[in-house]
Order: sequence, then C-alpha cells, then structure tokens
Amino acid sequence: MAVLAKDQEPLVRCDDAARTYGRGSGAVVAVHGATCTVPPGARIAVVGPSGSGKSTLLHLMAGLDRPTAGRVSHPGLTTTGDGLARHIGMVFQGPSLLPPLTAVENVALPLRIDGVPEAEATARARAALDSLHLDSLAEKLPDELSAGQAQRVAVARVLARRPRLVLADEPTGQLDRETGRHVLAVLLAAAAELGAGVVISTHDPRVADELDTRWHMADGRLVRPGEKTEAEPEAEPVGDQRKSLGGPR
Ligand SMILES: Nc1ncnc2c1ncn2[C@@H]1O[C@H](COP(=O)(O)OP(=O)(O)OP(=O)(O)O)[C@@H](O)[C@H]1O
Repeated sequence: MAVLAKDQEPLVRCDDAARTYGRGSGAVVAVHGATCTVPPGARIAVVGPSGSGKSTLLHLMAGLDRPTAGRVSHPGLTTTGDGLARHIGMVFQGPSLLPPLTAVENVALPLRIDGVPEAEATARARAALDSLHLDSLAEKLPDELSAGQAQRVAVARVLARRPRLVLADEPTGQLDRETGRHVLAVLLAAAAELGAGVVISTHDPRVADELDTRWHMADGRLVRPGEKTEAEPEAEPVGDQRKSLGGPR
C-alpha cells in the first residue's frame, strides 16, 4: 500500500463502523458496518430518507458518538496533538445557538473555549459574520433572528474556527428554498477557501447536486459510488448531472 503524506491522509476513515441504539428486542441498528473515507477537500452529500441513519453516521464521523462495532479514525486530523474537536466543525439540524448570547458572542464562544484571547476571538467572529454578510446582525440575540439568519450564524460559528472538516446535518432542512440555497452557497464557498472537506446530509436532491460525490443511506446501510445493493441499484458521482442552484460555487 502506498504511504500517504500526512496532509493527504483521509480526514475520516470508517472501518465497518456500526451504531446500534438500545439492546435486545428493542435494539435499533441505525448504521450497519459503514466503510468509507473522506479525503481532504472532498465535497460529499449523504442522501437518504428520514430515519436511514444519516445523522448517526455524521455524529460518528464527528466523534460526537462512538461506534458500537468497528472503528472511526481521523488519520489526517490527529497530527498536532491539539485535539480532534479543534479540526472538526459540525452544523446541526435546527437551532443550535445559545439564547443568552448575541450572534457575535455565539460565534466567538468556541474560539474562547479553544483558548483564543477575547479580543482576537471577537475579531475572528466578526470577520466570519462579515463573510456571511451578517455584520449588521452581530449584536442580535438568537430570538431576534430569522431561522435562515440563525443558521447562517451557526455556519459562521463553525467556519470561524477554520476547521479542516465540516460536517453539516441537513443544514438547509428547515429553511425555505431561497434561504437554503444561500446558506449552502456560503458554506461551500467558505469551505473551499479553507480547503476543508465537507460532508452534508440531506434528503434534498438539489442540495446533493451542488456537491461532487453522492453517498446513499438506506435502512442504515451506506452505499458509495461504484457499489450496488438491492436497496440502491445505482450510486454515481454527481459529475455533469449537476443542476445549478444559481448560487456561487
Ligand atoms: N438516540 C436514539 N435512540 C434510539 N434510536 C435512535 C436514536 N437516534 C436515532 N435513532 C434511530 O436510528 C435510526 C437512524 O436515525 P438517524 O437520525 O440517524 O436518521 P436520519 O437519516 O438522520 O433521519 P432524519 O433525516 O429524519 O434526520 C432511526 O430509526 C432512529 O429512530
């Protein structure tokens, strides 16, 4: 096997990783042994119906949850000894901002937790909000934001930490089409600028069409391009089937 330079190693590697909730007769296998890698700079959509295991797979990849069998590792991220979480940004489905903090305080908080001095954290948070055209909302509380604005602040919070891997769980699922398109466009543009790998779960084919590769989840089974199962006869890279959403690339 060829030896990869550290910066070419997968950001995430799942080796037969499975997650079962509960035990005995009530056990639910949310993810059956998933095997996959996310290379640096990859842009991957994980598509599948509700309950197919997309969120569970992303949480495993983020290290927020542990597989009950198999293994999840991050060979391309575990280099500097400053903690895996430092390099992974997760955008959650639905509201995730802390209500008592303003937008800029929400974005700065993870930086402060990382040990960034307050003035620098605030400056980086403001820059991240600016890049998403949210500067005028910096002092607003989450309650004063629309769902789309709040989701863009959540994206800014992830991007301000300059992650090398962005995992987004249905980031546009609760937004109207136009707002969703904008959130996706800024997320992808910022990730490209950072050179980050991106994995987005979605049940919206229009979102998947904006990414380079499509993985399918069906009943907890992951099917990647080139593989076939009974549940999913075909899973191809999006490639030239791409339909434009009209947002910047
Ligand atoms: N904490 C939990 N305890 C028990 N079962 C769970 C838990 N979380 C998820 N599940 C089950 O695991 C399966 C996969 O759920 P998951 O949320 O990963 O699917 P999903 O594809 O992300 O769905 P959605 O698109 O609706 O978010 C479902 O059957 C779900 O009911």
